Amino acid sequence: MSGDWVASYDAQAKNEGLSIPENLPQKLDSLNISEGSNMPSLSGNILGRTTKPSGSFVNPPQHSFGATTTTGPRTNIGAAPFAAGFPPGNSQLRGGHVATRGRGFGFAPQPNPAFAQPFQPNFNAPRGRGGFQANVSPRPPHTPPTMYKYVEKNSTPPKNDSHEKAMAPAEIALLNKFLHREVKMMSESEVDVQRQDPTSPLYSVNSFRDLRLKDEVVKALDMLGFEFPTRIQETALPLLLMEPPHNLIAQAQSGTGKTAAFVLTMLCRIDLSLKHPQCICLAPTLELAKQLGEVVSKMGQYMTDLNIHYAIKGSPRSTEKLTEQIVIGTPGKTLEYLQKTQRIDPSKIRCLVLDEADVMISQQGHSDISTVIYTIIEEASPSVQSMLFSATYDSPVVDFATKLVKNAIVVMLKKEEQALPNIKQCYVECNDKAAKYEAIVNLYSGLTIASSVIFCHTKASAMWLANNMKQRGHEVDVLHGEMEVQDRANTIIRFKAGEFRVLITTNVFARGIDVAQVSVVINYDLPIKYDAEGNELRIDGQLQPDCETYLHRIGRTGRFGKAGIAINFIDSPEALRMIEIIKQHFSMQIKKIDPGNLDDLEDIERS
Ligand SMILES: Nc1ncnc2c1ncn2[C@@H]1O[C@H](COP(=O)(O)OP(=O)(O)OP(=O)(O)O)[C@@H](O)[C@H]1O
Repeated sequence: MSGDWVASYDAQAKNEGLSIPENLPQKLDSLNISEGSNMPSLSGNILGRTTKPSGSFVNPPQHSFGATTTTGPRTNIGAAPFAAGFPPGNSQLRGGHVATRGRGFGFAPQPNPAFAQPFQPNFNAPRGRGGFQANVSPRPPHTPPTMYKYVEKNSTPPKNDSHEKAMAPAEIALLNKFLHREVKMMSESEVDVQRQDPTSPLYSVNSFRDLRLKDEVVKALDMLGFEFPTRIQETALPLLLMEPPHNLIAQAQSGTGKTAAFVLTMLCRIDLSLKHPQCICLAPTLELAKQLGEVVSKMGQYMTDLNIHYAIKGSPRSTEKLTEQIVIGTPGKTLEYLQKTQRIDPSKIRCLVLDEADVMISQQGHSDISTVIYTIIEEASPSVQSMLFSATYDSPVVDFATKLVKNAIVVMLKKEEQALPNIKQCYVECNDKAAKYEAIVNLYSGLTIASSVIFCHTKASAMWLANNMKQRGHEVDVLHGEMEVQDRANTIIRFKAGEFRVLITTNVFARGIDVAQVSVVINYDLPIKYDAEGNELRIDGQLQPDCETYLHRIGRTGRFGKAGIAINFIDSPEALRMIEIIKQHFSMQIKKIDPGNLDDLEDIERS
């Protein structure tokens, strides 16, 4: 029990002319109330009311001193959530359960006069489990209600750090590689194949054996547990292994087996008896190149004489010709090998792969170098098979790719349907930051939310909120941009595994990462625009909402056709103005909900 409760009680009680025993802090400390987080889990719907058997402690103890109000005979019902005159709404004792009906998550909900008597602590009364008894005389019906509220000393986050940006595409790609250790089967997606000649037959295979792969490769696939090809593999592999070889531009969600598809192709195209590079595979970063190398090593583990060379930062400077059959590299270093040191003979290249092709050929990415590499190889080896793979492509990138890569077959997995219709959006108005904090804590205390993500502006505010919520007994963890990619992946893996229910984060988590089970997204801070220097962008002195980021953030829920809820916390007239702009920008309904009434949220869920 923190001193803040006492201070709050102290102030409130003094206002009301109550006398405070000298030793109140010690008394409260000695109660030894633990803030458990054992909320009942949810089955079926997204939101569930927090209920707890009578006699045990309901998490957390907001608005309560651990005392209970009783009318009539003394009853020890433990530290009920509506204790000490705080409004129980239509709280009821049902069958030995305290149901927090209508408790709300507002900062100062209206008390129910039937329950909200002035609190007269009886410190000598026998203690119950996790609480203590208070002998309270019923309030006359017309006495104005008394409210006690918990006021956190520090209920506003620190201001001293800068906002976090969304992850760069290459960073997202690496994070996804760590996350997708298992294949994602895309049972509902359809494959959209655009061919130069639509009358030419399209082959699809049901097993790897149908592809007549090399025996060593089949053995490795068995070893790796690859029983059936994925959608992208069953579509792309027959095209890729066809004679004469075809160029391919392919897109499929992260984790659907793209890497395996082009690695299998490279392994099938190389002649192990030849000791020079025959396949080049480009990735945007050193880490991604290493990841690719691991896949090649695994799939080629039974191919004796197979050698891989990494053309990445830190590779020793040399002019010696390479003898390895497969070169995996980043664009700059690979270009150096092709031009400056001429360690690779471009005329002998049979396959060129661009992984994370959207980054490799976008204007903001490595477009220039990738184009030079492609042109050098294509001129020296006109029959080279070029393959571009990516999880996402912007339309300008696809246009550029189709111009760059001649006669390419384009394989796109049908885009996941726009998730927005599945997401119910609402907002909650709070007077200020302190009220906002109180409202979010009350929300999590009143409802059981299966899995949710809370977005804050900055790392410091995310950490601050997480620490405070942890202290209140909530299962939360933080993900921010200063964490190593592997650490971010570990946090997401634990979140996916249900080890904690609330992920508090920043814009780093706003796009590119799918966690299917996120049912609620909370914008604790609305996303705002920043200028090139990273300062808040103001037009006519006014902050501007970042609608694109808003869309990406709320898109973390409602994935794969599931239902989701987005709740925006508004803590100032400025934030209210911004939510209006967001509403108009998307022509969407963002319904205001009453912070004092959880039924509103459940109505939203049902609507
Ligand atoms: N046919 C398959 N059967 C079983 N597992 C597979 C199959 N294909 C790929 N996998 C496994 O699924 C995981 C994801 O595959 P892969 O890395 O090829 O996907 P990706 O689409 O390239 O993902 P990213 O876009 O993140 O690079 C890997 O662990 C891979 O070993």
